[in-house]
Amino acid sequence: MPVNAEAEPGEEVRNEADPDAAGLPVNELFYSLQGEGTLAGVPSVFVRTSGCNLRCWFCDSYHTSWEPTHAWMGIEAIVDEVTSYDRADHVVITGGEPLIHEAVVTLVDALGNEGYHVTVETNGTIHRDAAIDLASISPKLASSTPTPERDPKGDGEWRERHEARRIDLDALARLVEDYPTQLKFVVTDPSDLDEINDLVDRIREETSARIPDRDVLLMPEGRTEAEIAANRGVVADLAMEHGYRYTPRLHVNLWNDEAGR
Ligand SMILES: C[S@@+](CC[C@H](N)C(=O)[O-])C[C@H]1O[C@@H](n2cnc3c(N)ncnc32)[C@H](O)[C@@H]1O
Ligand SMILES: Nc1nc2[nH]cc(C(=O)O)c2c(=O)[nH]1
Ligand code: SF4
Ligand SMILES: [Mg+2]
Repeated sequence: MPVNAEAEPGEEVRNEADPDAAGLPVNELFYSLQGEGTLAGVPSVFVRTSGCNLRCWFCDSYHTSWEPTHAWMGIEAIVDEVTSYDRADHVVITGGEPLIHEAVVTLVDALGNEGYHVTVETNGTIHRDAAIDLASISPKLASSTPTPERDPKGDGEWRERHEARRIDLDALARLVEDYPTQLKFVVTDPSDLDEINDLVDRIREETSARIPDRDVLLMPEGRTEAEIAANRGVVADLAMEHGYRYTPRLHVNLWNDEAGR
């Protein structure tokens, strides 16, 4: 069903066939183990919305960002499918960037009412009011920018938009203020640490909420087991050096780059 998956931040994505229906463009919905962050290993249902306001060159969910695909699903249908996985009591809403969609608020609140623990995986550029149990924020560093040399699709057309949008200090501070938070940085190179330290300092200055170092996570960049194996040693050393937490990408270790994992 045609929907506008290239929505601007804050712009609502609608089902053109039924514009009043509350629903979302869903790229995939699956049951797995949370692979990243402080809840790694916890059985969880994943709802992956389509469409993103950024274009990281390394995006491991290419069909939600660079070339978005999806089926339109009503909120009730999403909740029904989530509840069909009867062993899970955790849900992870991810994307693409889930918070570009206003209807994500309805979904988060509906899942909360069903008793689920709801994590939202977000790039931290948009704040919304919802019953989020864990804001899993992955602010995007300069090293994520799709320069012409690193653009997976074109010739750097998204470079400027990505660069202008990737950090919104106000949105980051409000998310940290309102929700239990983890800050999960994708590390591509040791030189990323200066920017991480600086950004964490700026967020701390901007909010009264405490951000202990154990809630600052370093995650190795890599879509495949081989890429993770090449990067993780350096990132583990950096975590120890700076006192931050290391997070694996457990799903990549277990299932490499298989879809729906
Ligand atoms: C696909 S994103 C979707 C949520 C949101 N757009 C974001 O970036 O946080 C889910 C998670 O995967 C991470 N990620 C994406 N590509 C990656 C890669 N090549 N290596 C490591 N982490 C990656 C993101 O940083 C984020 O934490
Ligand atoms: N198993 C598994 N864990 C994840 N944690 C965050 C993910 C994401 O894409 O947001 C993800 C994912 O794609 N798979
Ligand atoms: S912000 Fe997230 S979904 Fe968007 S391009 Fe970057 S990693 Fe992919
Ligand atoms: Mg993923």
